[in-house]
Amino acid sequence: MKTTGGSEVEKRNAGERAAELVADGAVVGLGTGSTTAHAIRALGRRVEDGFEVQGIPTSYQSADLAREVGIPLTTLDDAAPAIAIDGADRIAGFELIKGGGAAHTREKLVASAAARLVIVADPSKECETLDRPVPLEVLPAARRPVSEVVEGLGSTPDLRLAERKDGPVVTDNGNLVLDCDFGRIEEPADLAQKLASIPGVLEHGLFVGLADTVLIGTETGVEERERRR
Ligand SMILES: O=C(CO)[C@H](O)[C@H](O)COP(=O)(O)O
Repeated sequence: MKTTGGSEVEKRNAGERAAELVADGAVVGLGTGSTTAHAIRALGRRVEDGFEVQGIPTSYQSADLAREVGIPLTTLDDAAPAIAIDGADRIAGFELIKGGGAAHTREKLVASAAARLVIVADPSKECETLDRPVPLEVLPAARRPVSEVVEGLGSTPDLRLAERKDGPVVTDNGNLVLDCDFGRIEEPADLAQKLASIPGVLEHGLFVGLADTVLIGTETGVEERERRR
C-alpha cells in the first residue's frame, strides 16, 4: 500500500477516531489510502464485535481491504452513505486536493452522495493555500487535447507513470492521470469549475465544499474540526 507523509501513529489515530463516528446500521463510504485503511480496519474490528455496517468502496484497494476485515459491501445503486471516510493529499481549511492514489473520481462520487464527509489525515497534509499538483483523470483518447487546455490555464500537465510497470498509471476505471501544477491555488472553486468543464476530463482532484469534518491525527490524539453550515 502506498504510504505518504506522517507517521503511522498519526494516521491510525485519525482513522480510528473516524470509525467511532459511524453509527450502528450505517452505510459508509470507504475512501482510499493509507490513513483511511486504518479506519477500515477499525470498522472491521467493530463488525467482529457485532456492529452492522455496509461499505461502499472507492477503489479495488478499499474493496479488498473491506472484504479482508469482514465489512459487507454494497453500491450506490442500492444504498446512500450516511457518512464517508477518506484521506487527502493537501488540506487548506476544508478544501482539499485528492487523487494521490488515482481514486479521486469514485472518491468524489461517494463523498458527494454521503450525508457527511469525514477527512482523515496526518499533520503533514495541512497547508494555508492548496499548493500541490491537481490530478485529472482523463480518457486515454483525450490526453493531448486536455493537456493543451490545461497548458492554457497556466499549468504543465505531467502524465503520471506507474511505479511497478513501464508506462502510465491506469486508473480503476481504465483512464490516465495528468498531474497539473498550478502553483498556489488562491481560488480553488474557480479552478475547479474550469477543470470540470474540459471535455475528456472525468474528474479532477479538487474537493471544494464537500468536507464536513477534518480529523488530524497527532502522536497523542486527534484534532477535530467541524465545518459550520
Ligand atoms: O486521494 C486519495 C487517493 O486517491 C488518498 O485519500 C490520498 O492520496 C491520501 O492518502 P494517504 O492517506 O495514504 O496519505
